Amino acid sequence: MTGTAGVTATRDGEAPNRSPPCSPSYDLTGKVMLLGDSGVGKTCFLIQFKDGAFLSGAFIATVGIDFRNKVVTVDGMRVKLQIWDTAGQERFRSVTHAYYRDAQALLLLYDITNKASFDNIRAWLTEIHEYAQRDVVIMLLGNKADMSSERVIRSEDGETLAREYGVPFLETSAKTGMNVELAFLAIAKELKYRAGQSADEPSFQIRDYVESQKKRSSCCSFV
Ligand SMILES: Nc1nc2c(ncn2[C@@H]2O[C@H](COP(=O)(O)OP(=O)(O)OP(=O)(O)O)[C@@H](O)[C@H]2O)c(=O)[nH]1
Repeated sequence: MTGTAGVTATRDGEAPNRSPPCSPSYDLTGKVMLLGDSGVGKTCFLIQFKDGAFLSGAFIATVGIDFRNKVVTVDGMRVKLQIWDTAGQERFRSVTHAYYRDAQALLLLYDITNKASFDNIRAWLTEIHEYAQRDVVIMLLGNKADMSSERVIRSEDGETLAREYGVPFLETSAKTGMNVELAFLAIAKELKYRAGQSADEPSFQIRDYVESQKKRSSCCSFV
């Protein structure tokens, strides 16, 4: 995706080529976790962001937990995102709970074609409040937005739930890439803002940022 104001992402996840050989390859690091029921598309979402590809074919459920790094540049600052892909299956929950505590951001996914995955979002949020840091950044994502003919959860339902919990909301597609980069860039911007690296910067509100970028994308069709 292109067209997100003021932010770009490097594709390799490692040091951008322009860095001198001995300089650190990033200015800030943040741990992000992908959460949600099994099959909502967490692994595909991560692969789409990291490699710009869609994993089609047979669904292979994640076992336990895995992570990938990617460096994104937001307003001139390189933010290394360490992104943890968790298994959605119930039997791995105790494994993933151990990873919540030092996560700075959580992307909570449901599948717009699967009502149970949406209904379970409240249970996920209860779990998050139990195990994660109090000030963790949470974003709600309605994935598989490309499957419009099989949609059972309206966009407004996602918006309403997100508003109730005070979190930003996006519909996404790990298949087409729609809003995948935007979700991570919004998180990176928030982490940069929280790190206070530029105190004279105007205050940053992640929900306002996401809303403004959604408007940009719908007006200019860049996704
Ligand atoms: N059409 C479409 N299919 C998707 C999308 N995201 C994932 N899928 C498909 O949904 C299935 C599950 O995707 P995964 O990414 O493996 O799901 P997961 O959430 O990681 O599942 P667990 O590892 O069990 O937690 C796969 O068959 C994917 O090809 C999407 O945005 N659009």
